[in-house]
Amino acid sequence: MEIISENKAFGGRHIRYRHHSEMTHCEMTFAVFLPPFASKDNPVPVLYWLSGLTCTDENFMQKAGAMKWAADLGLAIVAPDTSPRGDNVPDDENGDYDFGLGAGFYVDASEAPWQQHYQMYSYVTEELPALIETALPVTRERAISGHSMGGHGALVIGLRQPNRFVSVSAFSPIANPMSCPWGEKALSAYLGDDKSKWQQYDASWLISQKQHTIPVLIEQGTSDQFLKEQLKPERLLNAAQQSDTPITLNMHEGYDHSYFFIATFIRSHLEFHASHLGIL
Ligand SMILES: N[C@@H](CCC(=O)N[C@@H](CS)C(=O)NCC(=O)O)C(=O)O
Repeated sequence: MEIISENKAFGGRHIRYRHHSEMTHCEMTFAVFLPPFASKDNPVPVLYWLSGLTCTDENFMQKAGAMKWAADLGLAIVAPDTSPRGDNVPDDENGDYDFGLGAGFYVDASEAPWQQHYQMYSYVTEELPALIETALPVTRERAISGHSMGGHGALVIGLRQPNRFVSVSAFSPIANPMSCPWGEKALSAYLGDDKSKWQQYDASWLISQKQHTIPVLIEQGTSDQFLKEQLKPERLLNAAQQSDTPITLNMHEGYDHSYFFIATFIRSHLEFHASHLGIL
């Protein structure tokens, strides 16, 4: 692991790292915020943050205003990149922003030419936590959150791995990727045409099955430009009703899809996770 940059922030440290990933077969970048007093003798729990389309590890750390609250709570934050990167990594043939680079959708691709590098599910759930828990002063207590494509990733991971993550939250998630344009484009290319393989990457389907319960908190703005065509949070509510699974979906009048919305409500999500991680 190589340090790209390190900055003191809110009494803690914001550090960007670069490392070679065995799973994505390329160099990956991620960012960490370590709160004040985090040390080998005082390890802290971790919130994983998964960002949305076009993002890198930098958007959340710079725009969400999360570090102040994480410093107060004694919570580390890890923000991975949104896809593999590099000259050898294939991208959308038209250079569209909603697929390929910056748009890994947190799946393990099975189809050529994507499968060699686009293994973001395994990278985020296995390789990255193992690396972080070996190298940094953190515990194995983990929570996960994300935005849009990353909200989809966080929900899918939390619902599938409740023994590895204690709580899950999302801002403006792609709630039912099996039936929206962004999701259909990505899942068909990364996973092929067999829609039974898509189900494991669809939060609404996973909730409808009620395989597990994990605390779930979701925020959504009513003026989000992607709400009706892409995000469809009502599908999560329908699935939760159908399977009698408790989830909380808060709708907020007038907020859009941007980080201004995330910054407005991020504190309540950090506190939600801190309470389930046992530090609040
Ligand atoms: N074409 C737009 C749509 C993509 C978009 O809205 N991305 C969201 C996530 S789905 C985002 O977080 N963008 C980066 C940012 O606001 O910092 C763009 O490139 O910004």
